[in-house]
Amino acid sequence: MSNILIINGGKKFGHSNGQLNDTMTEVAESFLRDAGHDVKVVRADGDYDVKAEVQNFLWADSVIWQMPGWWMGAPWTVKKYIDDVFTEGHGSLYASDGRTRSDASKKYGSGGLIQGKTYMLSLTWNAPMEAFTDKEQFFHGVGVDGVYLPFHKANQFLGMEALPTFIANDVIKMPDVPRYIAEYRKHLGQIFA
Ligand SMILES: Cc1cc2nc3c(=O)[nH]c(=O)nc-3n(C[C@H](O)[C@H](O)[C@H](O)COP(=O)(O)OP(=O)(O)OC[C@H]3O[C@@H](n4cnc5c(N)ncnc54)[C@H](O)[C@@H]3O)c2cc1C
Repeated sequence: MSNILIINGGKKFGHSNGQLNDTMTEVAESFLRDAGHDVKVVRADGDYDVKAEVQNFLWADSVIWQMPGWWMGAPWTVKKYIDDVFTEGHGSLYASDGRTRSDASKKYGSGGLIQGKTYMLSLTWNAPMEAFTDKEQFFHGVGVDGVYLPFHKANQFLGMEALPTFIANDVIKMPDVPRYIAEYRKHLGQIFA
């Protein structure tokens, strides 16, 4: 059984109410607890303690980023959380950018200190799946993970490895929350059961 940290990036702003991200956070929390894992939840838009969050990363075996797509990526509250917590983690979450004068084989991005841990993206987007996967459409077929490349790289800079991404699509145009919940529980079961 493992320690799982869920970072809830839900926020009420503009045409986002934050309720769907709260719901998906609760779905994961109860599913993972029922499966015997230890779960902690933190709200990115909350009053978190930066040093305690570094400790949460050291505690966690896996981190789940639950967040809406805002302007093609993570909300600023989640980016702020990363800037706050990962920067504070210098010396415990990462040592350096990985390069060293004494060994030219050590490349940029190899200085993470939390190897062996994993992270997972759980996303809510109004865009349909085809917008990511179809070469003729908006993201030219790069896929969801292609759109989130810098976000993935920030996690990998610390040494963590990606788990398969989950995405709920059409969340404003045609929301189908019972389906999102069923698909998310199945996804979690395949990874964490
Ligand atoms: C600044 C900004 C930028 C954005 N940029 C993008 C973008 O680049 N690409 C894109 O695709 N989208 C974009 N969006 C849309 C955004 O991704 C969605 O608004 C967000 O994902 C919805 O998540 P939420 O938690 O806020 O959902 P909510 O707004 O809370 O809910 C979404 C829908 O689900 C229903 N719902 C939620 N929870 C439940 C429940 N428990 N039971 C039943 N029904 C429920 C709500 O009634 C609503 O119909 C943007 C939104 C904002 C505010």
